[in-house]
Amino acid sequence: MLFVARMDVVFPESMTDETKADFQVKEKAYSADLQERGIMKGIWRIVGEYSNISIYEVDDLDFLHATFQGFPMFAYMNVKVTPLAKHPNATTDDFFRQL
Ligand SMILES: O=C(O)CC1=CCC(=O)O1
Repeated sequence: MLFVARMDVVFPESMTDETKADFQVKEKAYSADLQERGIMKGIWRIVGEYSNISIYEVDDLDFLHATFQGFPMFAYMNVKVTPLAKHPNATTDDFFRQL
């Protein structure tokens, strides 16, 4: 099953730039691992915001929740998840394989 997530990052104002940079390094590594394992199918920055749209392919909602909880920045993100179903007008069943 496919899910799209919007993640809005909100760091506390008191957080130092060094701590933010450390979170970003850890987040990048965790995200890369999810992409290499085919769990995260892609991620895009929302223009002008410290937010992203990312797509996940998983069969288990508890696993998806655990995946989100594993993000180093999870405590500083608002995550909204939307399940995706096939659209009758889609010209392919496998959008990601055609990329
Ligand atoms: O959008 C960001 O920079 C935060 C983030 C969440 C998952 C990811 O890879 O980055």
